[in-house]
Amino acid sequence: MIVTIDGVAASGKSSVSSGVARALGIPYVSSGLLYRAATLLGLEARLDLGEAAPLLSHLQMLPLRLEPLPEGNRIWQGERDLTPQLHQSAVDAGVSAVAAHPELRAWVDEQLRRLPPPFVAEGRDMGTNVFPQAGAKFYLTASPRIRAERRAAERPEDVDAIEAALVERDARDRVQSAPAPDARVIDTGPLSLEEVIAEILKGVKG
Ligand SMILES: Nc1ncnc2c1ncn2[C@@H]1O[C@H](COP(=O)(O)OP(=O)(O)OP(=O)(O)O)[C@@H](O)[C@H]1O
Ligand SMILES: Nc1ccn([C@@H]2O[C@H](COP(=O)(O)O)[C@@H](O)[C@H]2O)c(=O)n1
Repeated sequence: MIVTIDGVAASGKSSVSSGVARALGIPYVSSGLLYRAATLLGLEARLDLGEAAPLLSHLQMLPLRLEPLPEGNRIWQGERDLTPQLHQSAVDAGVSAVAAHPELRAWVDEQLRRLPPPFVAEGRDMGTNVFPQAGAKFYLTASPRIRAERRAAERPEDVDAIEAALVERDARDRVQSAPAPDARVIDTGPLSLEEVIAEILKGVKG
């Protein structure tokens, strides 16, 4: 079984996927972390994120490992756990440029398709491109303001700055982020986290 949960930035994909996966007793897989890890390593190596080839060669020298734990995924580079650094604002600002390269998307997709089902996969194009065969597909939305208010509880920046950055990231991600034709779109704005998880579990179990 594969369940896909796509959606716009900070719509609740990771929190919801973790809850759904725990209820189903299966892992969840966060595709965005692979794009974030590529961005972090590119920034640390002072590479131009607008150029795919040097970034891809750099990544091929430093293989990454995605660990899909139910309470939250981790990304390892050898013994180094990159996870704590993947949600900093510099990575948020650079990641869409990295994700726009078809070569980088192929690099991420290959790692995801190697994972053995069952799992819940979350991202932008899990239901459309990576796992079109998934048995249940969902796409999460919420207004930029609500998403920014939720995120402000986790970040030092103020709500207006977070909202502006989310709107910009959504615009940059639009090409690869769309609901699959057979996905159920859920506006998480008026719902609690538990209500969103319950809606999805209802859909999965039919
Ligand atoms: N329905 C909800 N009601 C209230 N808070 C929520 C809801 N869904 C998510 N949240 C909160 O919103 C914040 C963002 O959620 P989360 O990190 O899961 O989003 P995301 O879509 O994975 O983000 P990103 O795209 O940046 O990886 C978290 O603090 C989470 O607890
Ligand atoms: N399937 C995906 C997943 C992510 N991206 C890009 O990575 C960025 C970070 O993802 P989060 O889920 O952690 O927000 C996102 O803004 C996209 O640029 C993607 O392209 N496809």
